[in-house]
Amino acid sequence: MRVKICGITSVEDARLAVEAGADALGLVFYPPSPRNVSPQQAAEIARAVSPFAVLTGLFVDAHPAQVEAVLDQVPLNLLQFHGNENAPYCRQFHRPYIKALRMKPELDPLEAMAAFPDARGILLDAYRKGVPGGTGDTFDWQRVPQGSGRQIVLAGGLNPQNVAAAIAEAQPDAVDVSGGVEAAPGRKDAAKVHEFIRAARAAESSGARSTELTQGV
Ligand SMILES: O=C(O)c1ccccc1N[C@@H]1O[C@H](COP(=O)(O)O)[C@@H](O)[C@H]1O
Repeated sequence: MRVKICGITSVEDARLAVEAGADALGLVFYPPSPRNVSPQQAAEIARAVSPFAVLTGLFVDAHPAQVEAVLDQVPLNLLQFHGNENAPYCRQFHRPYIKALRMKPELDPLEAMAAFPDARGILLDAYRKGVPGGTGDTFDWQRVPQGSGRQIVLAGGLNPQNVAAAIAEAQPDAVDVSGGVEAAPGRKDAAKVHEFIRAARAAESSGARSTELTQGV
């Protein structure tokens, strides 16, 4: 189980997440977010952490020039597109990317993810009208498709208390959390970060949906 800690805004929080065992760190380049960072802040964070941590840049319907400007200044390993971007938009940067899909009730995730065949992963997040992400809302984890052959990143309202149940239900390849491990918007809580990663790693080997377990399938 891979763990991404998103919404890192300081060197201190980046080091905390990496030392706690995070595989990936998320840097938000979306000015309306309380977790937004400037390219300068992001570059400082990048310099401070292990080169083996996957530095992920999160964008929401950004002008391509804004993404290019960040890429010029920050050594991002992965891009995360969290708005209504289409596949030609996502691939124009020639970087590995993951595409976030917000789980609106009428969305068919298998159909939606098929539109992004070159995405390295598909991140499934809760849907709330007018807010692109970081809502702290969960969605019905039974809606996460199984056997898609895609790398599935589960997000949306995860926290140290519910991440084990979420993994058991959804069986994702990775989990992503932002608000659920914060002390305040944009500031991580060390105990929550450690507990989240511990709980995610402990849950990873369960191997079946919880309903299947309870039904003895
Ligand atoms: O974190 C944000 O502020 C944010 C802003 C705009 C789009 C996405 C954002 N974060 C991502 O949203 C999901 C769920 O976050 P949460 O755990 O429910 O707080 C996650 O992928 C964040 O990376």
